[in-house]
Amino acid sequence: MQDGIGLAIRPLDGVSFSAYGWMLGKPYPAGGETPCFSNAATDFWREHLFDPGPGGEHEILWVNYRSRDPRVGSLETHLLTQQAIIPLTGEIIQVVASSGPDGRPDPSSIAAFSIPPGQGICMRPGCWHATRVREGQASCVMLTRRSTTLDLVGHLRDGNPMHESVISAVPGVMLAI
Ligand SMILES: NC(=O)N[C@@H](O)C(=O)O
Repeated sequence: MQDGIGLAIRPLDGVSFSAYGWMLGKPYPAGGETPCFSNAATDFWREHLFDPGPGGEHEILWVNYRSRDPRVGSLETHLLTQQAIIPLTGEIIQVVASSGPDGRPDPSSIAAFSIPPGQGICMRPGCWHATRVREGQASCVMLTRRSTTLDLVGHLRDGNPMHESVISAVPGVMLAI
């Protein structure tokens, strides 16, 4: 929701983020059906089954974010794969949106979430997104699709047409940071 001071940055929670994907870093799922284990030394549990899309190869990227620009003039989406982002060294602010009937970002769906280390997100295919930080640089682990990365690098570095991602301008989004 935008108001006079800009797009509010919300704390990440699974319900609020469900329109865009899945929250990662939820509490230990004791007593349910989720595969999990806990003892004095460790806890582990299934947080999400990542899907890189049909024929997709899983790929781990190391990603640094360092844009503090409160203006968000464009959003990016990946058409085939989910995309997970797990901050390691600092908070990121993830701006997300769903598609409208025209297949472009729906302005009424634009939201911003604070994702501190210890939490993460996995975005659905087609989730529009952009990432900011409040200060410095945040290093993150990203889980994505190998062919989508190659397609994106080919576009960003060499100007080649993209087939697995779309970048769309959005009017007048200003983050309240
Ligand atoms: N590598 C890659 O796909 N990056 C973008 O999607 C991004 O959101 O940073």
